[in-house]
This record gives sequence, structure tokens and C-alpha cells, in this order.
Amino acid sequence: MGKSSVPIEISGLTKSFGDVKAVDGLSFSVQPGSVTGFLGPNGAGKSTTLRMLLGLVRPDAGVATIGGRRYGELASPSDEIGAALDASGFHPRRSGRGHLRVLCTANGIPSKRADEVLEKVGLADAAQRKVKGYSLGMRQRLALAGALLGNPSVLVLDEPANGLDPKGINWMRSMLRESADQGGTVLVSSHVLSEVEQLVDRVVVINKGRLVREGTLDEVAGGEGSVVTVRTPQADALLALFGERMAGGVRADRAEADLVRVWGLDVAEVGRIASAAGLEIHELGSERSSLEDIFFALTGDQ
Ligand SMILES: Nc1ncnc2c1ncn2[C@@H]1O[C@H](COP(=O)(O)OP(=O)(O)OP(=O)(O)O)[C@@H](O)[C@H]1O
Repeated sequence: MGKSSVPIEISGLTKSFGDVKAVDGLSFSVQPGSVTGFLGPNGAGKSTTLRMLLGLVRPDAGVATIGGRRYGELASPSDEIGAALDASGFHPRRSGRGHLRVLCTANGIPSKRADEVLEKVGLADAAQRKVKGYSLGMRQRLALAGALLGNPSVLVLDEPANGLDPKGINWMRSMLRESADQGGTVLVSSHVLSEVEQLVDRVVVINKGRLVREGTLDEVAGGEGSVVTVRTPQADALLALFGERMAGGVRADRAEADLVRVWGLDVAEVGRIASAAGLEIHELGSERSSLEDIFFALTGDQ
């Protein structure tokens, strides 16, 4: 455990831009020692939340803290939290090394640290090249390098997987994992679950500025769980049957005219209930919902 234990707490955070409620009473926490995915469709309020956490946007209500303090109250922010919010915000004519050295100066970090992090993110060979010639993947690496400069306990990365090829994703996973294994707190946002599925062990899912689900990948997958599919000419009657059990955590919908999907029960229970009601069943099956299906179900974003 090389890093101090610094949780992030988001509590009742709210922010509107004119008529748009970007973040709406949002609360969740991010614990040290894990990589947490911050997920939601485009416009869900992820960037606004991260900007409030980093003191770049003032909340209308609520508070975001890092180790119990707001960003503005941190004694030495770059030692405590490293952020990469935008991989396009570089000065195009600066070299990768030049960019990092400017950050070192601004944050009172010795400039030799620039070369250390360039090495760490695999950009040592491109250190002298101008950023305008960098690929998107290289910019992501440079953004991460900037976040790592102060060797902070907390890393906050907005869409870090964007532009990375599978090799790059693998590499990103090992970088984030290393930080979490040392006791670091890592929060990475994405609007594409499949992009970060391999990077994270916990997820916080938001939609329309509100919390939808929070937990480990298994908990979130288990919550929706597997889906039982029933092919029946009496789909209406079957839906009504399971509709009555909604309060018990059972959910059903109609995938096709004669195909009903049921969540919250196993295949044997569904078969037993349907046969007890005397319904005609042509096919009964079960499939595990993919995380992507769950994400769509949670965010209503088809
Ligand atoms: N500075 C701003 N002025 C006006 N509206 C804004 C501003 N920043 C964000 N919004 C609006 O707030 C909502 C949330 O935006 P935000 O960028 O936080 O979402 P996001 O989840 O990060 O989306 P994406 O995945 O597309 O980056 C959107 O409707 C957006 O248009």
C-alpha cells in the first residue's frame, strides 16, 4: 500500500445550466483500492460532476470531497488528486515533454518528473514531438501522464479509453490497476460500458443527472441477473401474471408478439408459475443479460 487512503464522497450534488438540470441530487462514494467506472449515456452529467469535484464548476447544492475536503481546501492538490478531463486540451505546438514541464512548474513539481511519467506511459520516444502530431491514443497517454505527475492518491479520468486500441486498453488497465493495488482511488468515466468493463471493478451508473445503480460489476449484473425467455401464444396472460409480482422484484416485458422476457425469477420458477396458471408454453429458456443490456436497461438508452 504505497498511497494514503483517500475516498471521494459526492453528496447531494446538484447543478443546472439554465433550464437543463445537468446533475440532480447525486450522491455516491468512491473507495480507495479499487477502480470505479462512472457510467452514463451522453449528457448524463458525468463531466459536470467531475468538474464540480475538481473545483472547476460551482455546485448549486451539495458537496464533493476528496478525503473529506473540497478541492479548494486541499493543501497541495496535485499531490492528492490527478485528473485528465480532456485529451484535446493541449497546446498543439508544445512537445509532450514541454506540456508536462509546464504542469510541473505550475504545480511546484521537479521538472525531471516529466521524463519519469513519459517513460511510464510509453511516450519517452515521442517526448520531443509536437502534440499536434500525436494520435488520439498518444494524447490519452499524455493526459494520463499529466494526472500521474504528482503521484497522487486519487486519479480522476474522463473517458480515458476513448481512442485506445485493444492493446492500449490493456495497458490502461494495468496502469489503473497498479494505482488501485497501491491503495489509490481511481474514478474513470465512460459512456460506453464495454469500453471500461475490463478496466473497472465497481461501477456508478447515472442517467439524467441522477444515480441509477452503484456496486461491483457482479452486483450490478446480478441485480438484473439472467433473463428467462418464454415463447407462448398467451403472451398477454403471461405478462399479467408476472406483472402482479412486480413488487417482489420481478419484471417482465414483451420482446416479440409471442416472446416474453422475465427478470428476477429462475427458469424453473417461471415454468412452474406459468403451468400452474394453465398457460401454453412453446419454449422456455434462460440467458445471462450482457452488461451492455443491463446498462441499456438501467439508462433507458437504446
Ligand atoms: N457549460 C454548460 N452550459 C450549458 N449546458 C451544459 C454545460 N455543461 C454541460 N451542460 C449540459 O448538461 C448536461 C450534462 O452534460 P455533461 O457534459 O455533464 O454530460 P456527460 O455525461 O459528461 O456527457 P458526455 O458523455 O456526452 O460527455 C447536458 O445536457 C449538457 O448539454
